[in-house]
Amino acid sequence: MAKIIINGGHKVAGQVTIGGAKNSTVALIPAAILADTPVHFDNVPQILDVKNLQYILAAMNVHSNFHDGDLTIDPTTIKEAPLPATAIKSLRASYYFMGALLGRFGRATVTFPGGDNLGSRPIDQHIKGFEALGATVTEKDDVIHIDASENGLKGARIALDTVSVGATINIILAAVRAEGQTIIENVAKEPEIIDIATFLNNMGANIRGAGTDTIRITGVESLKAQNTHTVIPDRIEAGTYMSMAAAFGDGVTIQNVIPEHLESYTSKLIEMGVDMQIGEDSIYIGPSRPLKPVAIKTMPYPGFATDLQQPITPLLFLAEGESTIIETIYPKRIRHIAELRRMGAELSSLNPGEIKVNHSERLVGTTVEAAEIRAGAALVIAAIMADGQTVIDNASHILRGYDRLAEKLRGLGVDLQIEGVDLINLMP
Ligand SMILES: CC(=O)N[C@H]1[C@@H](OP(=O)(O)OP(=O)(O)OC[C@H]2O[C@@H](n3ccc(=O)[nH]c3=O)[C@H](O)[C@@H]2O)O[C@H](CO)[C@@H](O)[C@@H]1O
Ligand SMILES: C=C(OP(=O)(O)O)C(=O)O
Repeated sequence: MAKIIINGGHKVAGQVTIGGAKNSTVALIPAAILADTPVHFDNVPQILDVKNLQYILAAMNVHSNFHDGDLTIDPTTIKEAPLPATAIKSLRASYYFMGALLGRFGRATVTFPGGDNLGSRPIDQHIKGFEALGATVTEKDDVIHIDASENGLKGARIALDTVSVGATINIILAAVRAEGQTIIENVAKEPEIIDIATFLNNMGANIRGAGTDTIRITGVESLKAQNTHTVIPDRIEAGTYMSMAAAFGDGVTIQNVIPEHLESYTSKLIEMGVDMQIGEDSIYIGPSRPLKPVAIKTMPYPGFATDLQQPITPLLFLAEGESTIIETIYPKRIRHIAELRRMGAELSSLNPGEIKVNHSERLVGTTVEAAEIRAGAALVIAAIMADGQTVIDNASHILRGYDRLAEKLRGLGVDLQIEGVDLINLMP
């Protein structure tokens, strides 16, 4: 089991460069199988999710090569084949193989996706979309079979009942080579969705409206990559380093960011009194005191991201008063609370989705467990701030989505070790 061991108490300082967005990358890789040519990405993060997606591709005879952020995928010899259930279960985004295989072959058989346990994570809106496009969906023994091979996929009008990142992207993947026009209403507007649409449009797809409430797709027969697609920077990774820098930094410049993607986050930091200078593609965070408490409510983009509610928590410990968080997307996303309390922090959740965070400047190192990726990120920041040593167990949840974590933290002056993961395996 992977562990991160941090000897806390050393302030972070210097520069850190943000990697490509995990939530773009994990959709771009399945999307690549829609192409009739090899595809090439750069700024790909070195994370466990990429490794597992490469493993899934290999099962379908899709060769991929990943080196130093450059990823080439050759889907030209793809074959339909059973997908490895362990890898599918290792990440949420394996559900994108449903849409991508449906788009490519008119049918898909995929084990129910795994990923972090944030409470219930239904995929009814994905299925509603596939059915509207003409597919039959059946589920047996945790395996979902989606089939439109007899009559093919036909464009349709689909109104999502819930704003869902995954359903929006999955329906795009299925519809992009379907016959006719698909209109998806009440879609998610996350920057990662625009990134996927840009990648597909550059290969000849016809997707309009990504980033607005309605997406219109006119199906095309073939997709061909003509150039390298650069993955957008990870706004959640950037927000994590911003929280760390504001909570326990002596001047940190965070490079390779798109500040517009972080507006709801930066506005909360400004409200708290964080000293911040926002450049074109970098953000400098200076030592900031005193800090004011804030009220946060997580919302779909462009609202405050659920994926940043845990990473901002250690910063809230330093505010002079009680901050409140209302988690509307995943009310059960509170698995950081018990662990942070073990480190001496004062925070609680008495009602579902409502978290109160109090001033708790002195944290002490102990053994804690990362229950999921962002709970783990909060623990990493708390461990850096804490007196003594913190051992974070179950750290593969964190390494699933944080690019070159050890290298970046050491570059900022953090004393840490990662054990129990084959790091060579993370950088094929
Ligand atoms: C790989 C990836 O991009 N993961 C992100 C994606 O997850 P994911 O795409 O799984 O999250 P969704 O946007 O789909 O979920 C948003 C909300 O809709 C609900 N829902 C979703 C689909 C569905 O069919 N039915 C339904 O009820 C979910 O339970 C949740 O309450 O967006 C989440 C919300 O921003 C982020 O936390 C994840 O980091
Ligand atoms: C919940 C997350 O990821 P996933 O959807 O891949 O589980 C996340 O990135 O915070």
